[in-house]
Amino acid sequence: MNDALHLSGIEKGYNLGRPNEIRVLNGADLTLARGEVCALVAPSGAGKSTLLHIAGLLDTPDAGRVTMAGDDLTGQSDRARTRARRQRIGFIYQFHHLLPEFTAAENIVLPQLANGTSAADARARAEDLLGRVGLSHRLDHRPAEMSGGEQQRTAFCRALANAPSLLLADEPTGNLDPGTSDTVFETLMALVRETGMSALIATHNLALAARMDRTMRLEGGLLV
Ligand SMILES: Nc1ncnc2c1ncn2[C@@H]1O[C@H](COP(=O)(O)OP(=O)(O)OP(=O)(O)O)[C@@H](O)[C@H]1O
Repeated sequence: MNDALHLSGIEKGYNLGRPNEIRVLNGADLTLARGEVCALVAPSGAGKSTLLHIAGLLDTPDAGRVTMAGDDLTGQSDRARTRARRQRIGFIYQFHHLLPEFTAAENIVLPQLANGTSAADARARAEDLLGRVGLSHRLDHRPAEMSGGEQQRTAFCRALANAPSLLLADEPTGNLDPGTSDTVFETLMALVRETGMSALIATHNLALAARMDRTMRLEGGLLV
């Protein structure tokens, strides 16, 4: 009951207005324990992004249930799901998606303000997080003034801004060259371990997957 995330019997298809529906997920099951870091490995087009969007309450399954820390979020209103998403879940994408007109610190402050944190507390947390990933000297730099690895480390901090219990990441270092990807991935793992949160991290990189607690493979719409 206290698992960080439990997906059961998740089904999802797209029909694009044509009679033949594309079945992407065919009853996928996943249980993520508290503090567990799980790699999600899937061939391109297998439905990894679809699964992450459903786990992240950004999309709804056709069938199946999504439960977090014992709370069944499947049938809840959009409002309740949005609140749960803001409070419980952090997202990291392959491309950082930082707001270009704001500084690194401001990019981490904004989601906290949206969650009701005071400006002073939000700034203090942004500085603390950026310090932990070695970016104390980049607080007031805009994304365009930072390297790819620095931008992605800033995006990690933003994902953690509201102290989520679950981190979902879609190829979080896929956009970086192999050397940078390795060190930036280390930073991410250190942050995840330090905060004790659970994480589901999609990657094509089997060496990175091997550094997580467990690997799940998405195949034929099922998790194995
Ligand atoms: N909104 C949509 N409408 C129709 N089909 C979609 C939609 N989103 C995804 N699909 C289809 O569902 C399948 C799975 O897509 P998804 O993006 O989840 O794959 P993926 O495993 O993340 O792929 P990649 O690793 O290449 O990003 C694909 O065949 C895709 O074309």
